[in-house]
Amino acid sequence: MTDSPAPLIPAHSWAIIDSTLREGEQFARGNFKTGDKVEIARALDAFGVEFIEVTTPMVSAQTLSDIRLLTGLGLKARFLTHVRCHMEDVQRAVDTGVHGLDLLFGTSSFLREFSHGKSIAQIIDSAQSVIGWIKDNHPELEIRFSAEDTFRSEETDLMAVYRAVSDMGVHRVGLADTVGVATPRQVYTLVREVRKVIHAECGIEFHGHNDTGCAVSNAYEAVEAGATHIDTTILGIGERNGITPLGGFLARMFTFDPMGLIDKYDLELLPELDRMVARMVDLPIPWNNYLTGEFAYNHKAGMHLKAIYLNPGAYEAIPPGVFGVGRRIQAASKVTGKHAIAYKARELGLHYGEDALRRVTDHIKALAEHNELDDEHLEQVLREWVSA
Ligand SMILES: CC(=O)SCCNC(=O)CCNC(=O)[C@H](O)C(C)(C)COP(=O)(O)OP(=O)(O)OC[C@H]1O[C@@H](n2cnc3c(N)ncnc32)[C@H](O)[C@@H]1OP(=O)(O)O
Ligand SMILES: O=C(O)CCC(=O)C(=O)O
Ligand SMILES: [Mg+2]
Repeated sequence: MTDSPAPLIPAHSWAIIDSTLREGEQFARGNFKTGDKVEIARALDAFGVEFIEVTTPMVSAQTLSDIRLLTGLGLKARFLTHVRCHMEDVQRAVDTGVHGLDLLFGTSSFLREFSHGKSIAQIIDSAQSVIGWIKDNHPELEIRFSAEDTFRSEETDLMAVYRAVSDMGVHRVGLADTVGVATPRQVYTLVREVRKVIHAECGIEFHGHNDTGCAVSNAYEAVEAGATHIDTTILGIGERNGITPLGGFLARMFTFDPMGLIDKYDLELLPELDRMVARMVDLPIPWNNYLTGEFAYNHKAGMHLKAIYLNPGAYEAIPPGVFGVGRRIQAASKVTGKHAIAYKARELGLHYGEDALRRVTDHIKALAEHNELDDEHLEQVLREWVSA
């Protein structure tokens, strides 16, 4: 026997920063009450995410007291709060009980002109004084510095900023695809470039929006290039059409190191997390949602069904039970075939010979031309035709 090969991307090489309680609050319907926040934090902690990012305490007095409540819950997950690179914000954040501060500053010309009006030199200056103050006064806090709108920023500007904050000893730098425009290859390349200018222990975080449908693949490319932390939200909720969804990212990573994921997270809780947030934002889970959508494990075509009955792995990359979901077999549609019908008959204790099986299959396909048969109707046909 040979040792099993090392997983392509081991699950211990990256961690999740779930931002449902920060980016998720920026979702159109993300207006979480205190009780909702506690429920979300507890559920994420039970699931096993390593970090929970919460909104800046600058939002309101209620937000400030909610952060203190959350950090006082005694959870295993570490809390981070997302704050502007601004002394007042940082001073309000430092005694909220969080483990670290996620600082950011927009570096693209769009944000420099229309958001905060600062030059790259001024950004570096502010970063140095804010980071210096945190290090002097709260050395226990982890510091992350992110260049907001990274992928529309000039590479020379980015490298100057990342090098400066790394030299200040930040624990992590962030790359943010703020408008969801980056391609997987760009993400891979930039993560590799950033790695060259930061100190050896500095983590790399990726935050990706889904405007062009690349949020999961971009997060994957970031990890492949050496990123250590990935931002997710439950169901992907966030500004506009959201960010990398927790379930989608885990589905992607599961294929590289299934046992690593099973060890790290209580994966069977994912459907409950998705249902919880869907209830809170008053929207259904999308039918095609990664892993937990109503039809994510639906099998219908005859060629698929034949193989599925023999070995579900023939048409499933990830066994649904691992994520606490079930498979759905749709045997009585017009695209069904004789193997699926024979299987259904056997389940009912009915035996069809070859010719009879062909005839009943064709009859079921004809009946289902415009509408599949429900289980009751299928059973009725199979019982009637077995002796016909
Ligand atoms: C891509 C992202 O998701 S970034 C994170 C977004 N998150 C948030 O905005 C958190 C919720 N926000 C809020 O509650 C409010 O916007 C507050 C409390 C932060 C600020 O509120 P206000 O003082 O009323 O300012 P407003 O929101 O209108 O404008 C943004 C301000 O932040 C400044 N700003 C923007 N980015 C940064 C930054 N990275 N660091 C420091 N200041 C910044 C802008 O210059 C502007 O300040 P100005 O009025 O002095 O020019
Ligand atoms: O702080 C970050 O890295 C990300 C901020 C954000 O939400 C974004 O840029 O979309
Ligand atoms: Mg965002």
